[in-house]
Parts: sequence; C-alpha cells; structure tokens
Amino acid sequence: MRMAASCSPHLRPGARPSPPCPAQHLACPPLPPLHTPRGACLVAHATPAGGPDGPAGVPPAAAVDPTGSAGAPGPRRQGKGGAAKGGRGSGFGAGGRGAGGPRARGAAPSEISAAAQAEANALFTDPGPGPLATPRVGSVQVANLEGGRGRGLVASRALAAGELVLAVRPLALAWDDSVGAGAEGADAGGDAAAGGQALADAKFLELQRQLLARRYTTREAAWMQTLVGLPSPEGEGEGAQGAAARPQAPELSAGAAADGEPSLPLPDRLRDPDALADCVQANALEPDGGAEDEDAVWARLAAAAGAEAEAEVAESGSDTSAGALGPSGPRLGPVGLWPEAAMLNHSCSPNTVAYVIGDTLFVRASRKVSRGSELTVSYLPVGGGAEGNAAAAAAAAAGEDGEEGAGAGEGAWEATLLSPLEARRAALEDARGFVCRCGRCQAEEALDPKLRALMADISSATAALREDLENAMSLADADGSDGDDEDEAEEAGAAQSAPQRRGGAAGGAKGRRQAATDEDPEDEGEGEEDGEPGSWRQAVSSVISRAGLYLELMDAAMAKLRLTPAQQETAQSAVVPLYTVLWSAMGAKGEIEPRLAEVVAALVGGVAPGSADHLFWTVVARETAEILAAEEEALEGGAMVRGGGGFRRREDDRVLIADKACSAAFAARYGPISRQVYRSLLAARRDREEFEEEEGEEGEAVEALQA
Ligand SMILES: C[S@@+](CC[C@H](N)C(=O)[O-])C[C@H]1O[C@@H](n2cnc3c(N)ncnc32)[C@H](O)[C@@H]1O
Repeated sequence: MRMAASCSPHLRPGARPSPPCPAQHLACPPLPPLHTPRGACLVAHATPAGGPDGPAGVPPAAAVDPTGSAGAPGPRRQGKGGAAKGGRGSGFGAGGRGAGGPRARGAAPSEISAAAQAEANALFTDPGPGPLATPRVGSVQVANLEGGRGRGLVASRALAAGELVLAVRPLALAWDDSVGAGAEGADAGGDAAAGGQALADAKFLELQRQLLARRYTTREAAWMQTLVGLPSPEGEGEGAQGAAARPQAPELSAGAAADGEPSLPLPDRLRDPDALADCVQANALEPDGGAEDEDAVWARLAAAAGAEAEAEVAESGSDTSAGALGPSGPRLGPVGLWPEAAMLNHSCSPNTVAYVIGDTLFVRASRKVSRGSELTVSYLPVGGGAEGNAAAAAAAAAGEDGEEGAGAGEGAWEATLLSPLEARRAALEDARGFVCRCGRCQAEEALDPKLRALMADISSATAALREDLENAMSLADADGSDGDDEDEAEEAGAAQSAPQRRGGAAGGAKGRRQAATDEDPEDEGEGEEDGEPGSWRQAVSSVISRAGLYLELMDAAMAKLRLTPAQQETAQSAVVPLYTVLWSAMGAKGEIEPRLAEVVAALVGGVAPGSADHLFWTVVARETAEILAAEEEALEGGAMVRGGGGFRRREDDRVLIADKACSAAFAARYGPISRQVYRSLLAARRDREEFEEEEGEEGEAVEALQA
C-alpha cells in the first residue's frame, strides 16, 4: 500500500497555499510500502533484537562458545519475522531511561542511568581528556563463531542501543593529513577516484610503517600474534579450517596500565612484508563518517574554549588540554588498527557503530542486542550522503571544490551499505578477501531475481540521474554568472544546502528555508516551473520525473511479492540513493517533501542506526518538520487535532515525531546523553552549517572579485 502522495508546498512564511497536486505530478513521489499512512515505522521500524542478523546471520547463543573453544553448532533460532515490540527509537527517551541499560548488581536502576548519562554527557562537556583517557571494555567477549567467520565479539548480557562496547586505543593510526605524499598524489591529475585510492594506499603503508617502528607490551604483542591476515590466493590459512585454528585472543580488558613497558618488537610472523600487509588489510578499520566524530570534536572544543575563558576570568592560566584535539576541528580520514575492535566481524546491517575521537575508537551497540548475539560493525561506508562532509567542508574552507574533497575521501570504496548485494560483496571480496554472509546478504540473496535485477538497474540509473542533476546545477550556476537568470540561479544555490554542495547527496532543510524565504509569491507561475527548454529547471524536472518513474516501478514490483521484513528492508535500502537524488533535485527547485526526509532517515537508520548518515537525515527530517510547522502556523494557525486532554496543531505532532526519531539516533550513537546536550549538539550543527554557507558565499565573492 502506498501513502497518498502529498504535494510539496513552497515554504515561505505567509505564502499562499500551493496549488493542488495533479495526480500525475511526479514531484510527489510514491513512497515505499513500508511508509503507509499507518506510518508507525518512521519512528519504530522494528528490527529483531540484535538487528537483522539476529535471526539469520548470527549463531544462536548455543552455537557460540563464550569461553573461546569451538562448540557444537546448535539449532538455528528462527526469527519471529514480525516486528519486535518497541523497536528502535522506542527504548531511548531523552534523559536515558535505558530500560535495557547497564545494571550493576545491587545498584538502583535510576543511579545507573544517571551514571550512564553523566558518562555520555562528559564526552561533550568535559574540556579535558576525561572520557578519552581511559580505555574501557563493555559487556562483551570474544567467541568462536560458526560459518567460517572465525572469532567474533558477542554480548555477554543483553545490551541496549547506545551502550558502550569498547573505548580503545590503537596500535597504529593514520589520517589524511599524516600522509602528505599520499595527499599530494590524491590531488594530482584531478581524478577523484584515483586520488582517493592513492590516499588510501598511503595510509595503509603508513599503518605498516607505524607497526614496524613501534614497541609492544606483552599483551599488545599477544594481540598482534592473534590477528588474522587476508586469505592467501591459494585459499589457505583462512576460511572454515583456518578459523578453527586461530589462536585464542588475549583477555578483553582495559587493563593496559598493568601491561608494563612496551619493549617488544613486532612479532616475527608479521615481519614478513606480505604478512604484515595482509594483516593490516584484514584488520584495519575506517570508523564511521570518514572523519573524527564531528559532534564530539566541536563540542569538546567549545567546552575547552569555555573552560579557558573561565580560567582567564579567574586569572589562573590553567591548561585546558584542548590542544590534544587539534585546534581546527575534526581530523579527516582516520584508518587504524585497534586490536580489540579487530575481533568485530562485518555486517551489511550492523548492530554497532564505531567512531573515533582523538585516537580513541568508541564502539557502541546501535540496536538492542540479546545476550549471546554477535556484535557486528560495517567495513563499508554507509553511503547516505553524509560521508565526506567534514572533508568537503575543510576543502571548501581551504578554497577547494567541496565535491572533489568528498570524492578524494571516498575513492577507496566503490560500494556502500546502500549498494545492491553484488556491489557490496564484490567490494568486500576485493578489499578484504571474504564473501560476506551476513543476515542482510542472505535475505537479499533470497529475493526474487527480477526484483534484484530492478534494484541493480535503479542503482545504475541513480548514478546517471545524479550526474544529470550535477550538470543541471552547473547550468544554473552558469546562468547566474551570465546574469541571464540570476534570481533562479541564486535560488538554486540557496536551495542546495551546504551538505549537498559539498558533494553529499542530501539537500538540507536550511537551504530550502532560505530559498522559500527569498522566493517572491508572484514568481510562482506554472510556466516558470520548468523554464525554457534546455534550462536548468527543465533538466531538474526531468531528473525528478525519471526518479519518480523508477520509484513507481519499485513500488509495483514490491507490491507483487510477499517479502519478509528483512527482505523488505534490504530492497528498500537499495532505493535510498535514488531518494537522496530526488530530495536534492526537489530542493534545487525550492520544493520540500517532508515524508521523503523521514523515509530516508528511517531507511538509513534501518541499515546503519547511529551512523553519521542516520543522524544527518534525522536532523534534516526534524528541521523540515519544524519549517513545515512554522509555515502552517503562518498560513492558518495550523490544523488542530484533539489529544493530550486538549487540542494541538497537527504539525507540532510531526515535529515531535521527527524529534523523537532524531534523539533516538543520537542516543544510539552517543549513549544516553541528556536533553540539554542533545539540544546543544543540534544547535551547534545548525551554526556550523550556517557558518560554512557564509564561508562558501564569501569564498565565491572573493573568487568573483579576483576574476
Ligand atoms: C577484522 S577480522 C574479524 C575477526 C575474525 N573473524 C577473526 O577471527 O579474527 C576480519 C575477518 O573476519 C572474517 N569476516 C568478517 N566479517 C565477515 C562476514 N560478514 N562474512 C564472512 N567472513 C567475515 C573474514 O575472514 C575477515 O577477513
């Protein structure tokens, strides 16, 4: 069933209502069957505890031997196939109720919750190294898994979304800026993909150099002994037999302080260059988001600046330790070897999120995980449009083209979690030498071949549509600079939000708010909608129409089939990139479809909850809902609905729902942060976006003057 397509109002306080939408108006795309008028899935699209891999890809507790010795495989637990009660989004209210949260024997739940919240808040409010200084290991252990995946991390008790799994230090860590030569290579020739590969290669070499050069404690050396390498071309070493023969991993503990002096060299088996390269390739992790965690870094810098100001007022001249974070925001492109995290296997629908702050890798459960279930991380980027934002913003600040910046950061991976099965498998096989057998891959493998073919078609069509949209926007820029159609081009520029200009697929709400405010009601005639043949507006409209047609096709194909929830989710995630192109195209025309942002947020959150991309889209959906509410209020005071013992405006409900989804995404990534911290993170994001846009405009003005 499809929700009634709604028209995209032109958002401008005081504007007249948009004309009714003609039935065939493809700017109002069919939304996926998951998002029916029931709509509940937008905030609580349930996934079985432990994520989609719970029933399909993770051995049941009986098949996991938490002592580390291989156990006889037990019967596979079947997923219920239905929606788990209180799925994602329902377990974390602001203030960290944390029903399944940490419980220490004898301690009252409220005290634990307060402690968990204080710890989560400290990451954003403590000006010093605080939460970064002490490595920690949550309720997890290494276990031998069935299915040729070797060892993995399993939950030693039920975990709530947002619970800390690991906060650990690396044995080697490289950044974009730590490989000057590689970065130069990346710039050379202007080929973003080749540049991205050169940069990735330089960082992998840098990791090997660091591992060879450093000294190890006994425990660190034991970790290095146990890490796997890539399977040999002859197929020896890894796979089912190799997996059974892997040495037992050292105790998973944060007791690094008791390790003694690092005095040992790299273990002999890794002094062979091929073995070392294979080990790094199999175990290095590129944390989520393509940069140091942006929210945490900016919040910690602000906290440090506040502390410094206070100290100055008190004339104490105290050291705030802010220098450890670097003076200018997040560092880009981390890739590192965190040995404890190297026990995490990959899933295309992971149940943890891993991000880096300073050199500490934080891994948090991003869904509920049942006791004995495997914890998984994604080795692939999410691909929802948020990756590379920091890179592109930095490039823009340095006066470079944001899109190239993003491309350079992403070039190493050709597939993302939002690519179809074949592309994900090929990428993992190429880069990591294994065939992914996660729950999502298995669900997708079992899909009707015709549906899979359509998903593949849509994936290639999306790339073409994205290119067409980029060309249309260049046309708009050219029109503007020619002075022929300056207002339109300006509007198009404003309608593309900062993330979109940076090369992300998304158009944020703020840009459209700007476009809507700038728009003159008298300019709204149908004739101007699509412009003259060959105009950028017509090209954008064509992108919207074609995207709409593909969505219709997908909708029709899915309606014919009886899909399990896991199959439905994986099929729909394949159209997310198409939705993001559609969103950008509509944004370019100053149009807004709030359901579209909600759907993308929900689908990205279904695949990779707590990821930078998930947060990004929930923020966009929330801002969009706010804009809509403001618009409704300006127009007519808003439609009133009964509820909560009185009447409320319907649009306020939409804001509440979007806010709930957004705060759940933040809680999945950062733990049970307080409402106050959540709000300040949102405000800081908005400030940064505005600042970056201003910087961009200033940069353009300077360029124009220079020209
Ligand atoms: C970083 S290690 C993870 C820990 C590893 N299982 C071990 O025993 O050391 C990466 C290796 O785990 C295996 N692996 C990880 N995710 C997998 C998946 N989804 N499907 C199959 N094998 C996987 C592959 O052999 C891969 O090279």
